[in-house]
Amino acid sequence: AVALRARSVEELYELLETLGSGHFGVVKRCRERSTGTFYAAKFVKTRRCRGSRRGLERVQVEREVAILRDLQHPNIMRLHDLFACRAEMVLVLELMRGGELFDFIAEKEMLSEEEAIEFLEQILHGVQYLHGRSIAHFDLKPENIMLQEKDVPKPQIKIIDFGLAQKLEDGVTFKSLCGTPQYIAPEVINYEPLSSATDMWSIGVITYILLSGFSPFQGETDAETLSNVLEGAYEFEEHYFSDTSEMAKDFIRQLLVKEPQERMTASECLVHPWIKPL
Ligand SMILES: Cc1ccc2c(c1)c1c3c(c(C)cc1n2CCCN)C(=O)NC3=O
Repeated sequence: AVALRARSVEELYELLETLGSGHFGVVKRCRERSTGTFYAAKFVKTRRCRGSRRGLERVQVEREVAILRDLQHPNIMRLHDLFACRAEMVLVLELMRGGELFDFIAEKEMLSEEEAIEFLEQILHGVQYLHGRSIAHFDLKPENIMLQEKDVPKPQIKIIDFGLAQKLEDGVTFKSLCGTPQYIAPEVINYEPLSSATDMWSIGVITYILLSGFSPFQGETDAETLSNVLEGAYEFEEHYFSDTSEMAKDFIRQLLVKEPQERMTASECLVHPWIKPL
């Protein structure tokens, strides 16, 4: 159970090396004193007062925690423990020793279609679960797909970092300009209503990268990337896609569609012939 403990995280966990840091804060490996189990502790500085630039809005972190607490799925990061004190919150999360999918692809250059499908099926099951509960992630990218272990034939993945995730209330049009240029959908840039379809565009971009090692819309600058996304300007470079199956290209084409409603849903992706051959 996740209880809000007034005591410090260090009473219950021995803090070890830093695993990474970013807009969210710092993540350290840690060891639960009572069990010896290793976890990842995510330290998020929360602003002392509104308007200050340092740290994140506390309400934003509380939203992430509220969403994470509710979720229970093998491909979604589970929250093990939570500590909140005045200027920071500490989320104790499952340790994913295999690191980011981003680094895994970087090491391997690109994946075979079978390997890519192995990852995508898990990502799609996790996203299908989220969307089934009217939650959109809004920041899907290889940096937010973590591997349990990496030197195994079929690495298990979990989706992390629900800092931008939203509960999609019916009728409430959520608009927000954030996310990472390479992966964001046209409707985000046009400040139009966002939906679960926004995540599906990101999955199209992730699939393109898994198969080629290249990012379909990336330009020299963020501005160029954003204009490439708006134009939907991408192609299957012969040099990298010459031996990619037509099914794989069709899968990507049905996700990188400008009109959100025309994109495949996670459920439709899971029965697409490339993913689920007859
Ligand atoms: C081995 C390793 C290396 C870096 C890690 C993690 C694990 C990690 C983890 C988590 C988060 C939110 C960030 C993490 N980072 C920071 C980078 C995430 N994009 C997490 O929830 N579990 C992790 O293992």
